[in-house]
Amino acid sequence: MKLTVEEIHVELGRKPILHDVNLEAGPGDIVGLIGPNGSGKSTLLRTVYRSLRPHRGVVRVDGDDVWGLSARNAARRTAAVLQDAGSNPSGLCVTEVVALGRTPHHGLVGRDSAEDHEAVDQALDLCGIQHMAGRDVTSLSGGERQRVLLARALAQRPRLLVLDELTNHLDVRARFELLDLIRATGITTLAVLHDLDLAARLCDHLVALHSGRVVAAGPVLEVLTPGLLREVFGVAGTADRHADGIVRITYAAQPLALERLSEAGVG
Ligand SMILES: Nc1ncnc2c1ncn2[C@@H]1O[C@H](COP(=O)(O)OP(=O)(O)OP(=O)(O)O)[C@@H](O)[C@H]1O
Repeated sequence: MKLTVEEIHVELGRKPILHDVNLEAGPGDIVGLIGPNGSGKSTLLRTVYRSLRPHRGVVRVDGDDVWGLSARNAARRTAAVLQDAGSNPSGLCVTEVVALGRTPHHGLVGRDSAEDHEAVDQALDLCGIQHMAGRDVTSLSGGERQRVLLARALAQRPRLLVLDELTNHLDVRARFELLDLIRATGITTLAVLHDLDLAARLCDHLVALHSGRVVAAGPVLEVLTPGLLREVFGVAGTADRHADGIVRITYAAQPLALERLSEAGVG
């Protein structure tokens, strides 16, 4: 599956939010969307999973303009796990929530097929949540709910996975497990990640947004330069590939933060 975002321009409340944004993700690629708070990451994701129609520009999934597809057809191709997804429908158990991922594949009658059952079982297994299949989702911890929501997305058997801060509620081990799982699925993925170390670990390519514009795009080390860390994120740091192949960022002491604390009379 190939995702192409071409010259996207979005305005919200008459304010330009995204300016001529372009990006590409090839089959099986994991592309990380990074940028400071308010830079437009979630807005861009919304255009990709067809919840927000851009004022200009096109989002193509496998060459097809997503706004030229029916909502159901678009939903068969793209699954999203979103930041505010903590609001789960109450009274549903884990299996029922995961099975909601099959909805775009149902006809008018909506009866579950053998493929539906297999997809739900496989997603529960992959996400390691078979043992909580009968639990009410509202009784789960934040991290457990994240897994359920990823399982719902995988049960959909999408060609494109869109993730907004999936690892928010997860402990360190769960983060690594989930990232490994996403890589193992081989599904083309566009993921917003605030943790730059995690972004460097998970992603093949990064796209950096700043004030609604793409300011850098490409392989991890070409994007995470000291200049970008300073100018876009306002921090001093360097990214290096270590002997184990993993890119890690070393942050220097942050003079600005210390200055502010001292001005505020703290420390
Ligand atoms: N409905 C709206 N009307 C006006 N402005 C909006 C609206 N929704 C979002 N914005 C603004 O658009 C900008 C981009 O928001 P967005 O949520 O896409 O940023 P983000 O990079 O995902 O931020 P964060 O990292 O904080 O989640 C922000 O300045 C936000 O205040």
